[in-house]
Amino acid sequence: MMIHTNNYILNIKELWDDVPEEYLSHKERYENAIKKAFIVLKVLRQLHTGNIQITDHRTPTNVYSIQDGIFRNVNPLLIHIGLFWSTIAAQASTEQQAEWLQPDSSMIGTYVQTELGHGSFIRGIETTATYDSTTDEFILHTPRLSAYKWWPGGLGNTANACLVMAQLYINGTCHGLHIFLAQIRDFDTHKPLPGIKVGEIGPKMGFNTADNGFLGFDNHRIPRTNMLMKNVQVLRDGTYVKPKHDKLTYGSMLLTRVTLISDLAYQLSKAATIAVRYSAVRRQSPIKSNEPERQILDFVSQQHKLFITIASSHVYRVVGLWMWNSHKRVTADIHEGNMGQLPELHALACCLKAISSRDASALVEQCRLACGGHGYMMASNLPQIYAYTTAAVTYEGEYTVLLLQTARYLVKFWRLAAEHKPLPQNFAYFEDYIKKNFEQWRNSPEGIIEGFKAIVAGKTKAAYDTLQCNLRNGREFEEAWNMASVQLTNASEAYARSLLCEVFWKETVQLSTKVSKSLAIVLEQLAELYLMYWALEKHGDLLLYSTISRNDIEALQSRYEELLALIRPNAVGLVDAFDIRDEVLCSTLGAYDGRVYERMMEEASKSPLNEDVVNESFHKYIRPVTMKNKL
Ligand SMILES: CC(C)(COP(=O)(O)OP(=O)(O)OC[C@H]1O[C@@H](n2cnc3c(N)ncnc32)[C@H](O)[C@@H]1OP(=O)(O)O)[C@@H](O)C(=O)NCCC(=O)NCCSC(=O)CCCCCCCCCCCCCCC(=O)O
Ligand SMILES: Cc1cc2nc3c(=O)[nH]c(=O)nc-3n(C[C@H](O)[C@H](O)[C@H](O)COP(=O)(O)OP(=O)(O)OC[C@H]3O[C@@H](n4cnc5c(N)ncnc54)[C@H](O)[C@@H]3O)c2cc1C
Repeated sequence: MMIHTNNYILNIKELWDDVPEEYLSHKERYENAIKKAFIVLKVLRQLHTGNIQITDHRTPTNVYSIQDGIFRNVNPLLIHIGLFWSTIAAQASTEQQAEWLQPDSSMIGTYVQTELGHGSFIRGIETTATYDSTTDEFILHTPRLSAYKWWPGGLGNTANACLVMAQLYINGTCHGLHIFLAQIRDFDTHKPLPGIKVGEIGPKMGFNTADNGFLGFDNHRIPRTNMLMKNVQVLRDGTYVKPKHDKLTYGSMLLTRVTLISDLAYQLSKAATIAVRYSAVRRQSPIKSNEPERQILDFVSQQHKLFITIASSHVYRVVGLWMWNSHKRVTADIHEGNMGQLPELHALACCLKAISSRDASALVEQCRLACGGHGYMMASNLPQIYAYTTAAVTYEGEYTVLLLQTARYLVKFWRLAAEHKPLPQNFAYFEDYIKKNFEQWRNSPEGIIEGFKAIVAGKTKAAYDTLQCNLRNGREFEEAWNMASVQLTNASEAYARSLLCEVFWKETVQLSTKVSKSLAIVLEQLAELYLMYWALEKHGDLLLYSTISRNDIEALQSRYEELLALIRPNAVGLVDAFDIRDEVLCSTLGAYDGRVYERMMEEASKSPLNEDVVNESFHKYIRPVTMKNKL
């Protein structure tokens, strides 16, 4: 059958709710979501096997983005689709993949790493996998409460299998963390297997359609061949064959951090669409007292809140793709046995994941606030987008922890620069900074990019100097590092911002040569706005570390305000161009037709509290108090 995926999925009635899911109980929400998740999974499987064929391109992405509308929250199979399969594809041997990656597999899996006691510091994970050469099996065990797995999406009720991160022991020697495939529920009855204690962790700030779970093993046995063996092996006699790089096991986290950047761009485009369209419909106060009330989008302060969201969505889209291509390149190199580019990719992924999630959640919240009181309604969909987005600041590597990973990388290059050793081209500016080869400030995108590089150099130097000072004062390295950690994270953040500015500007300039002149003008305005916005936000740092002057900052401010005025006529067109369907946006404030107040009233009418003219609580609780003395 030939289909257009959007239309096909949008026409499956069971996927769309009559009652908004906020009115359902915790249990009903999950059950409703899981019903829909398996309809979607069936479509994905049919696409995969070619049973249905598609007439539009980017199909998995289309299905992925439509999911936001279907679930309003999150697909309980997100980790099954997004992490379980991809980890097997990346880390299992060819034979294991042939056995496990069957499109009609009975396995519904999840990625089980975090424990009650350890999330960030994964070397501290306590679950053990001990090789028993007499039976050719691993014994998975949870030695104490803090070793219970806690958080994995879909683990509570949905998954019957999982990839478990555990400390590998062979003949009493610990070989560190490895990944194992374990069945946890019977495929037919879905009952937990003997030796498995599994359940759901309870309601959260968001992600409430996903059954995040806990899991404990009581000496649970799995075949030796269930360890993921592409990069590392345990042989039948217990011989351990080391991987070519000891962090290859962390590869799934690296890949997810890269894909998250694009996902966050998409969340930003949803928030921007809602807030900009609403701001074009909403009128509140005249600007001049004798004029009619104006669209709130005409307030320059409102443009300041919203246009940076549109621009940031483009930034993360562009940088997400750039990182995706880098990941592809580095993975191909690793395949050939060359690990040389892995540290750089890891350092970039860490700081970009950290900053993209932090920016996205801050900007989504800014969009919500920009919609005034109505942004606080669940029916605006902005609270759900915020709850979804802010989780990304923590999961897949907590914000500060990831910035500190990138800081290790920066400090290494600063040390080379300080010792006058050769530097790679992309860090040549460290040497310029040391030699005080400062460029004269230019009030242009290129000038701002240079200025941001000076901030990276200046902040890395400050952190490095503090680190060295702590060491000279007799501190051990780890303690000295901890004492410098505020400055180290500042340096990483600056590095991420300089990368975002540079990549976005260069890619936009290139793209501009391939599109119509009028489109090129708008794209460059957005890119320039992004750079000006952050130069003004960070003007204190620029004053400290670059040659910018007060007059330059005033000129930047004027240009920024000019850009807001230039973008204003195209603002609605720019968000329409994100091309997000109403069914996916799920927002009374952001629908294409602008019927904001009508939709708000229609949604309110769905409230169960409006079912009876007089709610029975009146008779039970209110009347006995208010009428007591009047009888
Ligand atoms: C990295 C850690 C913080 C520290 O690890 P260690 O203690 O082992 O490190 P050391 O200190 O010993 O060594 C550091 C050393 O190692 C290098 N390193 C570290 N990691 C890597 C790596 N991955 N690759 C390469 N190198 C690495 C590092 O550079 C150092 O090198 P030097 O010594 O030379 O300096 C670690 O503990 C850690 O990672 N902690 C974080 C834990 C974490 O991230 N947990 C995640 C759990 S899973 C999870 O949270 C899932 C969440 C839900 C995900 C939702 C998915 C959404 C998917 C969206 C998909 C969108 C799809 C869109 C599709 C479409 O659009 O089409
Ligand atoms: C919605 C959601 C879904 C998730 N899904 C999964 C999943 O599918 N599978 C899975 O395995 N896990 C999952 N997780 C768990 C997630 O990966 C962890 O919560 C995350 O890695 C952070 O670890 P933590 O909770 O231990 O935080 P902690 O590390 O305890 O962080 C607490 C604080 O301590 C600070 N801190 C910790 N270490 C350091 C350090 N070295 N230096 C400086 N500061 C530090 C942090 O900055 C933070 O401020 C999920 C979490 C959420 C919220």
